[in-house]
Amino acid sequence: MAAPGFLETRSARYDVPRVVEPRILVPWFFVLLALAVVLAAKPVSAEAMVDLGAVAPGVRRDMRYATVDNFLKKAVYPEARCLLRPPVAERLARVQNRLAGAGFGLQVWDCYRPLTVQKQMWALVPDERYVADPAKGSRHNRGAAVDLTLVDSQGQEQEMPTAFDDFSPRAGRDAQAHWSEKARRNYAVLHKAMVAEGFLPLPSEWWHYDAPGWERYAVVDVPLR
Ligand SMILES: C[C@@H](N)C(=O)N[C@H](C)C(=O)O
Ligand SMILES: [Zn+2]
Repeated sequence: MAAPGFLETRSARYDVPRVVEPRILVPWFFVLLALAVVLAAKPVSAEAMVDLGAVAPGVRRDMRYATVDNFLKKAVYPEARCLLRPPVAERLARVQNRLAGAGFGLQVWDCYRPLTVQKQMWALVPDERYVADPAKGSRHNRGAAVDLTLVDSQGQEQEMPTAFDDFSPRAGRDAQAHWSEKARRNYAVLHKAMVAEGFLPLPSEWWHYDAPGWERYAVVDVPLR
C-alpha cells in the first residue's frame, strides 16, 4: 500500500480541474496579434482633424493668422478655420458648455497651425517663450493646442491681461500683479473652465492651452483648406 502522502499527491494531480486550458489561449493570441497589427497600421497620430464649428458651433472664431491683424502683419492662412484633433475639439466644447452656464463663452484665435507657418513665426520671433521652435514642433502643429479668450453671451470680448500675441512678460501667468482687477477676474473665469476640462496652460502666454495627450499626435504640415 502506498504511503498516505503519496496518495494525496496523486489525487491533487488528477482531481483538481484545470482552470485555463492552454489550447484555448492559442486563438486568443492570434486575435490579439491581429488587433495590434490593425492599431499599428492606423496610429492615433493619423487621426483626422475636425472643424471646431462642427463640434462646438457656439465657440466664436477670430482666426487672426488668416488676417493681417497678427504679429506677422500678413495673412498666413488661406482659410479662417479652426481644425483640431477630435478629442481636443470635444474637450473645448465641454469648456464652452461650462462657461455658458455662467454667461460667458470662448473665442478662438488659433488652432491647428501648419509647420511651414511655424517656421515663418520662428524666423520673426526665435524665442521659445512666445513661439515654439519648429525643429521640435508646436503643439499647434499637432492640432492639440488653442489660443483663445473670453467673450460674454453676446460674443463681446472681455477685458483680458494683454492683447493676443503680446510677447512680453506681462502676458505671463505669473504677472497677475500687473493686470487690472477686471482682467484678473476674467482670466480666472477662463482659466478655471479650461483646467477643469484638463487643458494645460503655457506659463508665458495667458491665451495658450495645450490638450493633454498632445504628444500622441504627429506634427503636420498640411495647408489650411
Ligand atoms: C505664436 C503664439 N500664438 C503661440 O502659439 N506660441 C506658442 C508657444 C507656440 O508657438 O506653440
Ligand atoms: Zn498658442
